[in-house]
Amino acid sequence: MTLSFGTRLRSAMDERGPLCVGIDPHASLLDSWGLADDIAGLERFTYTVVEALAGTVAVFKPQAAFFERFGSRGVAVLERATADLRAAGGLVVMDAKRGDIGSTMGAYAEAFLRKDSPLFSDALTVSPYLGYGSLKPAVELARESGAGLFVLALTSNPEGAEVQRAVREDGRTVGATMLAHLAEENAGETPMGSFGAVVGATLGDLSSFDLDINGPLLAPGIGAQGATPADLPRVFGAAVRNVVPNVSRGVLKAGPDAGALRSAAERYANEIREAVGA
Ligand SMILES: O=C(O)c1cc(=O)[nH]c(=O)n1[C@@H]1O[C@H](COP(=O)(O)O)[C@@H](O)[C@H]1O
Repeated sequence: MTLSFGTRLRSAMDERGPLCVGIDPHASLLDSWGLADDIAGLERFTYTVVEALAGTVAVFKPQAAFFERFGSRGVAVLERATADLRAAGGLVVMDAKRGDIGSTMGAYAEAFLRKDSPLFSDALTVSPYLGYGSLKPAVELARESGAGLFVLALTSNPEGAEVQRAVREDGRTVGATMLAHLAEENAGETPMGSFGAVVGATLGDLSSFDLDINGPLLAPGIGAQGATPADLPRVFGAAVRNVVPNVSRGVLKAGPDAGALRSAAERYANEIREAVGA
């Protein structure tokens, strides 16, 4: 029987710590590594990160756009990296931020959440802004495959507020409504459910939101966007136990040396453990 994503994620967080390293091959990072912004550069960058960190970090979040910009050969690099990371015991959250109407959403879900798909991942980031209900095919397939979703609830960028903090007729904000849908999805699951929220670590005090969704909270924004591990308890309060903090550029800029990449990831992992008491 396949264990649920929530169960596998909790074990991975307990064993390796909650850090998620983002794999975002920006052109500027390739350049700072002394690599060309082409398929050979993408391959070298990606496999260096995979080899350096695959056995030690709990969660990886490749950003699909940085691979897609190279067409099918870039996607092939993403496929291989995803398989290699998973084979080394890491969990892969595919950051593709998919979201569409029902039947098309079903096809997106098949691309990332069907067990025999070349891009099968442990979880997928999705956008609920065509309506939470439009995500239903992805929720169903994730359950069937033992995978998870991370639903954009309160994003790290300042522009997100105009949608996510908009107040609905019932007085709740749109973001709070997404959190409530996720709490419902995860009700009764132990040790936690598989349906997570994306909540930026940059957002300051979130005490007006109920972050207790019995599921993971993916928290981007540490490092390049200005948040620090020390911010996590203040931003997330009691929910900090379920936070999976993501660092992309903050770790990646330490390359191309594999030892330097490992040290950067370890430094963040230690600071995070200290801050959240894990
Ligand atoms: O879903 C995400 O991962 C995400 C949501 C969000 O609110 N903010 C955000 O920065 N992200 C992603 O998290 C990563 C952050 O990268 P760094 O700022 O380099 O650490 C990028 O891949 C973003 O696309």
